[in-house]
Amino acid sequence: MSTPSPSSIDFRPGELLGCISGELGLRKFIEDRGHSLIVTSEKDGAGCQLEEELQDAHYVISQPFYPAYLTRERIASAPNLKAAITAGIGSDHVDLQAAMEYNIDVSEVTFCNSISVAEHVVMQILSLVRNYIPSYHWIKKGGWNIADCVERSYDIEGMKVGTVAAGRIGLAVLKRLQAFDCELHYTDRHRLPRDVEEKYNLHYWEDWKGMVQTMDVVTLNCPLHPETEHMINTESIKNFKRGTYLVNTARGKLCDKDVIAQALKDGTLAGYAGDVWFPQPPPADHVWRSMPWHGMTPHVSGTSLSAQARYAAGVREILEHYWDGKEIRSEYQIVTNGALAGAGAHSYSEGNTTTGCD
Ligand SMILES: NC(=O)C1=CN([C@@H]2O[C@H](COP(=O)(O)OP(=O)(O)OC[C@H]3O[C@@H](n4cnc5c(N)ncnc54)[C@H](O)[C@@H]3O)[C@@H](O)[C@H]2O)C=CC1
Repeated sequence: MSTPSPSSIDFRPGELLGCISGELGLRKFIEDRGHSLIVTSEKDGAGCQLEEELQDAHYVISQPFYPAYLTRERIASAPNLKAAITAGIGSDHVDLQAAMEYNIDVSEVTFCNSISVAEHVVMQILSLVRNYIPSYHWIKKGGWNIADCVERSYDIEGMKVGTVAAGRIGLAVLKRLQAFDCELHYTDRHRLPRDVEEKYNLHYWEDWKGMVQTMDVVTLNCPLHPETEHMINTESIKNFKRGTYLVNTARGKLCDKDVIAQALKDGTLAGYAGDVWFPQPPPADHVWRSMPWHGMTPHVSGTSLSAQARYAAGVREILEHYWDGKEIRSEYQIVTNGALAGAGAHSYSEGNTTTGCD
């Protein structure tokens, strides 16, 4: 898939764009087109600035990293809203069911940060299996505790690694892990072409619960939608081989947070890492901040400076298409004209996951 191709850009790739002051490098472009741009981080709580602005907004642009949750109530309160654009990948912060019913188009910049995330997944798998983070902390504490560092440290060479979903990110993870001589497994609702399976020596599973029974490492790379919400729960965790490492950079709500914390305590999981939580930001007492053997980061894997340049350009490409009356690329479409479309039809299912369980 090709990278975004707006007519031009007003920022220098490498600038910090994905923050309030960076404004995705879009202010000049938007104002030159005769529109106004309001940028805010006041997105949570009744009566916040987002809710006030929704009363006349035509477009909402949100990053998944610090998401503006567009719930059914918020969509209903926005009579002029035409579209919700995700500056990144993953549009589960929008109630897609409500967007379909209110005829709000939803789009995202597919592939803008898939490789950024795949690199983060490989980094986190290595850091868990090699016990990197505790070893780093021994050095910070002034120690040289070799035995403490290595008592949980292994090589990933020869390990069985399985990804739940082998879309753009999942497949990129598998390709990168091939160099480490792991045994590679995947499951997906769309099976990969035979030549891809053969090239990377991939073992396909129809059912993820069967796959995880023999994996040393599992990584989740599917979107959050009704089929996948809380897929890791009290019952399904029982399928995992004892001592599995689990890396989830897809979405926090794929997992029941308390089940993960308990699994780390009782040894069902040897480690858990990722960068996605629910809600975002998570409260200070979120159990994933303090559970043992975790390697969590804030939601950063897909917002490296390299990725920011791509998703900022992609948002501009989408707006240019809307304002020039052209159809946006099908890979960018999640909901169009009241139905799942493009990447949305391929990777999501109908329904809502913006609210509910945490
Ligand atoms: N942490 C971060 O910064 C980022 C996280 N993401 C997350 O990763 C997700 C995947 O991204 P991409 O690989 O680029 O998307 P993609 O659309 O290329 O691939 C998603 C894959 O998931 C599969 N899938 C969907 N539902 C499934 C199910 N129930 N069981 C098995 N497979 C299923 C689809 O068939 C598809 O192959 C995003 O939707 C987003 O939630 C994406 C980018 C950045």
